[in-house]
Formats: sequence, structure tokens, C-alpha cells
Amino acid sequence: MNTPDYTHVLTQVVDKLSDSNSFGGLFHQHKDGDPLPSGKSLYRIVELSRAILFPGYFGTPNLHTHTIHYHIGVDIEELFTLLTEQIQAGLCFGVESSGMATSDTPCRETAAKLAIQFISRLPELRQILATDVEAAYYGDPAANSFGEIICCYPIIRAITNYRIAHELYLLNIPLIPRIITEMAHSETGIDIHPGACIGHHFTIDHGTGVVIGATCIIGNHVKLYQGVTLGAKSFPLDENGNPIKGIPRHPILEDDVIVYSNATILGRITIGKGATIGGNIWVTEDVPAGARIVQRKNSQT
Ligand SMILES: CC(=O)OC[C@H](N)C(=O)O
Repeated sequence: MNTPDYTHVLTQVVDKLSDSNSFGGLFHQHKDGDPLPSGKSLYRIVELSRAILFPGYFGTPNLHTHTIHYHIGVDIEELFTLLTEQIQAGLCFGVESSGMATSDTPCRETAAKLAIQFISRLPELRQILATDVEAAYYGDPAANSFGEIICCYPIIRAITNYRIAHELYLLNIPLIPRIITEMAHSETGIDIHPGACIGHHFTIDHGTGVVIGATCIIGNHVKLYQGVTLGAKSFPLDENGNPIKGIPRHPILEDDVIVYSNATILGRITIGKGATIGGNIWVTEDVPAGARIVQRKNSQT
């Protein structure tokens, strides 16, 4: 049997989809010549950063102390090239999305300067990530070695992407930081917004389903378990009914706080130093330092 000719139907659909009144904000006008953000390049950027930050665990195997300088040099060079391009793409995307008419493509020189600023921070990033590895190891009796933590624990993937993304976020680079944390979200189920501030020795055991909002402030030596939400309670609207952006609305967790699985902590509240939040509870008010908050027992049982 011959397939009927559907050309006119397809043409009509193409006509409708190409009508500028039908876009409803879903059309991005990309300027000719601007570089595009690329998931593939960003994936490689994360891969290279992991290889540089955790040599021998990621990237080239068979590293030796006498060849490490060479390998890190090669990786840094590729990282600089790709990152410059992606930072430029992010800057272009920011300008294009803002709707500000401009004839100037954000220049490669600006992007290169930002890439260098990021790359200069890698030694400090490695130091803080080492504290996260320690926190995961000493916080979990099931872990047998630092190597097991680095190779297997989802927190290491999530916190590495977050710490990379946070540095780029602090450099005011649009879009790219969020793509990087969302890569880790897909890989691990741990959703950390690049705008959150997280201290050293941070860990999440298991990790699946953790959400850390954009304006969270987390101190040092904080430990979360799977399913924890550090979220916003509500957000004020402007005169047009749109959410006002950028308002601090997520919790502050001071040093040495532990939050057990599936606890939901909402709003700009403070969980005081050393407090413990039990599992499966809903917290919307400040918790004093050292307090232990657990689910209330059902008085009927
Ligand atoms: C984590 C969270 O509360 O998210 C809600 C919303 N995305 C916000 O940032 O307010």
C-alpha cells in the first residue's frame, strides 16, 4: 500500500510553528557569529576539571609524579580554550536574553580574563574539595577509603560541579554555572543551585533527592542525608504579579549542623550551630544552636 501524501499537513504545521506570533517567548534570537553554549563542551570542561582536581582518579590513568606536571599542563591548556569559548557564549546569551540591543559581541578577551580568574582558583578548589572528601569518609562507616569516596560517592560529583559552578557564578557569568550544576543533578539526583554558599567539610550521605536553594548559606562541617530540602517558603510578587528575584529566601545552616533524611527546611530561617534536625520533619522557624528537633510522637500510640 502506498503511503498517502502528507506534505500539505506538514507544510501547515511548519507554517504555524514559524509564525512569530506563536513563539510565546520560546524563541531565542541568536546573533550571527556569537558562540553558542554547548553541552558537549561543558561536559568536557567538567571532565577536565575533575582530572585536574583529582589526578589519577579521573582523566588520564597511569599518572606518575614525574609526568603529572605534563598531564596537568595539557589539561589546563584545553580547559582554558574551551572555558574561554563557553564563558563568551554565556556572556553573549546573557546579552541576547536581556533584550538589550547591542552591536558588540562580548569579547573573547573579557572571556579569556574570566577563564584565567577561574583557573587561578583551582588550587583553592582542590583544597576545599579535599575537606569534602574527608567529611564524606569520616561521616560514613560504610566507606572504606578516600579513593572509594572519590570514585563512587555522588556527593563528590555534585559538590565538584557545584564548587566549579559557584566560582563561575561569582564571576557573574550567565547560564553556564546553572548548566554545570544541572549536569550533576541529572547524574546524582542532588540539586545544588550555583548561587548557594557552602563552607568546607560539607557532605551529603546517599544524596538522592537533596535540594539546596539559590540563597542558602551553609557553614562548615555540615552534613545532610538523602531527600533533604533547603527551600523557600513563599516569595513576594511585584505589582505585575511576577516573583521578585534575588531575595534571600532559603535557610542558613550554621556550622556543625546535621539534617537527617527527608527533612524539609523552608524560608530564611537559621538553624543554629551544632543543631540536629531529625528525619521527615518540616521546619519553618529558627532552631537554636545545639537543639535537637525530632518528629513529635503521636500521642494516641
Ligand atoms: C529550593 C527552592 O525552594 O526552590 C523554589 C524556587 N526555585 C526558589 O528559588 O525560590
